[in-house]
Amino acid sequence: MSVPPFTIRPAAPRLEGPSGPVLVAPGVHWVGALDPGLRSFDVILKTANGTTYNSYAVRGSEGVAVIDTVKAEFADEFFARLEAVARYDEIRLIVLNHLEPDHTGAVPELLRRAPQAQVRLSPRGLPMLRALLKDEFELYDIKGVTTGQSVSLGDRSLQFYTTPFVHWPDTQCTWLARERVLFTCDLFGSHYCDGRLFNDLVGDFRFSFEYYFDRIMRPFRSFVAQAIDLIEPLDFGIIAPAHGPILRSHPRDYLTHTRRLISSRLASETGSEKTLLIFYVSAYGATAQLAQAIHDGAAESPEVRVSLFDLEGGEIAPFLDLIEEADGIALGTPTINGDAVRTIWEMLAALVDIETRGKLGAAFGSYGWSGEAVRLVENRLQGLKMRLPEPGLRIKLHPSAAELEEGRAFGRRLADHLTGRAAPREVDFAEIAAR
Ligand SMILES: Cc1cc2nc3c(=O)[nH]c(=O)nc-3n(C[C@H](O)[C@H](O)[C@H](O)COP(=O)(O)O)c2cc1C
Repeated sequence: MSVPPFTIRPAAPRLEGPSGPVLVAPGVHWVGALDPGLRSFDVILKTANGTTYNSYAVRGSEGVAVIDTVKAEFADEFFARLEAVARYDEIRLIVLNHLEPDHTGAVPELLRRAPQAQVRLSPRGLPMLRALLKDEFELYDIKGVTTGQSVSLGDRSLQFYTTPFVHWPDTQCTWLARERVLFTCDLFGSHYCDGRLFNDLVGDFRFSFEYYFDRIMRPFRSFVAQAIDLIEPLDFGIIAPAHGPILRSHPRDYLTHTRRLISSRLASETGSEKTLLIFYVSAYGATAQLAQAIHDGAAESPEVRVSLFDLEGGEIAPFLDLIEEADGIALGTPTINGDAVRTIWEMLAALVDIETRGKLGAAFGSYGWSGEAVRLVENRLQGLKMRLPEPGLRIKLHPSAAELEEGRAFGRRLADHLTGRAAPREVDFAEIAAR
């Protein structure tokens, strides 16, 4: 497995930007902006090294294309760089690979300055652009494009590849075949600001590349894998993302590295075996007994590998890889003051960073009188788009022998749902709410 050249020339980042546009390839200029002071992005990421908003201008014999723009506060910087390489009346095409505000902040003003430009974006981006432009949307030539469609600039043309959900529904990549440049927007991006712009000139940005993947792409990793499958056959010499270094040295290694970040370590180890993880917290041992019973019941199935964890004895983050690879999780919590316990909520909150859609989810727990916790956990699991084939198991105080048998039966049914032996029995949320 080759490792991308994150560090070719280690050096402190250079925070001042180039004064003008930067040549990326013949006819292609970077016209973006640097944001070295940014310390938090999208509310969900820390950005120790700031970020860049990469926009590109591509000149053909019959006009100029602008690919993505910048965050609104950086519009002046963007327009100054753009004006150094093109007149507004030369702009024939504006490509919007992704409608997130950090790439579209200058789009309304760019369209006012270049109203003749065709705007091309994925069909799923159209309603987002309408929401951005409001009434002005009707003034322009705006069309959705899908994989294989292209727009000619004379001696150069740009071809589109629809790559949805990396990380919004609208995302796409754009391919400039003549110069072998692939514009990937957020895919292969990093929040790493260095005015030298190219991966072979800046310092070690491995942390930023992997952290960006972890926090932005990981919840969509199956879509990222599909996107990579789609673009992999292209003979690209440069990957030009919308954040962080432009990948001109060994660009394919970043694709390979991303595949490795996506890849399923456990899946390769377990083959066709299904995996069920049971996590619990228990103050007086009642929920713990239930957890053990569920474990024992599920473990009767030879095709299911069951693991049991007391969350009191572990931090959440190291479990996330395991959960991402698992086929199902069951969470146990007592009801304390009308709620699930904080550690379980912390785990439920952390699940937003991984792909949970379609996994089996289940909840269980002991309670004294009101027993709200199981329902609250089920609601959250449903919000994470997990499938809940079994209504949660609630036991009053310490389980009796009969109730422990109920727990084992619950575990057996979870295993059967994983192996496909049990018919799905979707949870009736109206019934749960009425409890
Ligand atoms: C501080 C505290 C608050 C509790 N609040 C509730 C509650 O709001 N509703 C309820 O049904 N049970 C409540 N209980 C009872 C517990 O859910 C019950 O003792 C349960 O069996 C504990 O399970 P565990 O041994 O797995 O911790 C509370 C218990 C404690 C200690």
